[in-house]
Amino acid sequence: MPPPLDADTGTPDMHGTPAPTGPVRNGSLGRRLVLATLVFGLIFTGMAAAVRTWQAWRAHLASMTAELTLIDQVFQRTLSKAIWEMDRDALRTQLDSAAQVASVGRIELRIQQMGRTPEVMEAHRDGQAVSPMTPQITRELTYEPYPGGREVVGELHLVGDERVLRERLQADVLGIVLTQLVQSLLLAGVIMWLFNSLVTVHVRVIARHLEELTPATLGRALRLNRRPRGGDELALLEVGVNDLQHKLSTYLERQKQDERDLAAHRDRLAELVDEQTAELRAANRRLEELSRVDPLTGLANRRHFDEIKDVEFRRAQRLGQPLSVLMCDVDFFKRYNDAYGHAQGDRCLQQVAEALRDNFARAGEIVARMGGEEFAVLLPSMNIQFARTAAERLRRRMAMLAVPHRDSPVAPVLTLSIGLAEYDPATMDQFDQLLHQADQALYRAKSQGRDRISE
Ligand SMILES: Nc1nc2c(ncn2[C@@H]2O[C@H](COP(=O)(O)OP(=O)(O)OP(=O)(O)O)[C@@H](O)[C@H]2O)c(=O)[nH]1
Repeated sequence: MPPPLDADTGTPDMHGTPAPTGPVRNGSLGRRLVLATLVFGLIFTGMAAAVRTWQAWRAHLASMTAELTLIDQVFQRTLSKAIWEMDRDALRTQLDSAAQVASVGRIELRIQQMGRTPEVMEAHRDGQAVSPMTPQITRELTYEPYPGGREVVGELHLVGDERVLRERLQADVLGIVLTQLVQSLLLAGVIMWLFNSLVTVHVRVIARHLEELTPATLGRALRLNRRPRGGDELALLEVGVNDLQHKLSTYLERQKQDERDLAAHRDRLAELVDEQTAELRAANRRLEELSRVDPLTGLANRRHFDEIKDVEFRRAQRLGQPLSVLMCDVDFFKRYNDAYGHAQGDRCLQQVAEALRDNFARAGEIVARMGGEEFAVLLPSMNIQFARTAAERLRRRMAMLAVPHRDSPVAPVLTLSIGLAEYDPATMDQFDQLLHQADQALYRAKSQGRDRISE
């Protein structure tokens, strides 16, 4: 897969894809979700507690106002009567009694007096301060001494007890905050449990599966241990991962097959190259041989003779060894061709070549066809006497062969003229001088009547 999908190495691919980083294990989604839920739960708790506290405060105010109204209704008549009758003891008793009611903080009675400033009587708890937040009730007190005779006798002012109000509120606030807190914690716990069992556990399985994935394990499908929930995000992710693995596996398999095919082609190509190289070498060898060999006789040709002659000449010079050359030419060969035909002339040349080859078969001796019916023999380490002996042997062999030559003026059989020369260090410093001398000797053999050896 392309390393890429080299998934087992995780190497950055060659197209600038960033290198994969290791898994970060300290950033659990579940933990972060719980923290976020807790923070939001606390904020919500604070807000809900504030709202509920405000509502409780309002309720307590209303409740205290109702209590004051009830006290007012209870004492209104008796107080009016006591004022009318100027019964101060009864007034004091009633005021003190009303001031003992829990919700009453202060009670003030203004007694109306004709032509004088109203007299004020009051009763209150210890340390009770007047607060604008506490509920207050002011009631005009009237008395009917006789039916239809309504007289205003004073004014009753009731003030609620702020301490009682606060105590009631405090008890409520504690309950509110505790219940809200428990609600928030329960909610966070439930969300955490749900998220963990529904999401986090499976995300971890997916992460571990991907972490352990290598090209060798691409066939192992991802299986989440959960009841099938068609089409939710985790199910889509599971299908997506398995689909991706399948594609990568197919791609890798195809890549391997391509590589195998390529290797097979490469091997076949190498074999072909080897075969062709071998053929080429053999052809070159054959060409090389052909370039050195005379095709008709199989002897060395002039080119090969020229390659070797200087080597042998230098060796003879260096080592002070003798070196002889024998030049040999078929007598009246034109007439032979004319008499027996060119094809027979070829066969005749092959017989002469065979005789030469047999006669000069020692190591180092080179027999070459110099052209037409002319041959040369290079005789290393051989002086002219030995060369002469060998030449005589050749002539005897030709005589034994007795190749018929009816048009030869010198004999009824094929004869050879031979020229001999030996390397003379005093007068020669090049092989061609030696060859020229052998050529001269051959010319003399021809001009002296042919079928002979000349030096
Ligand atoms: N059949 C055949 N004839 C060749 C070949 N090469 C040269 N010849 C013939 O050899 C003959 C050589 O003739 P000449 O140079 O006149 O020499 P000659 O007839 O041998 O006379 P002398 O050398 O003076 O004795 C020519 O007729 C060539 O055509 C060959 O490969 N095959």
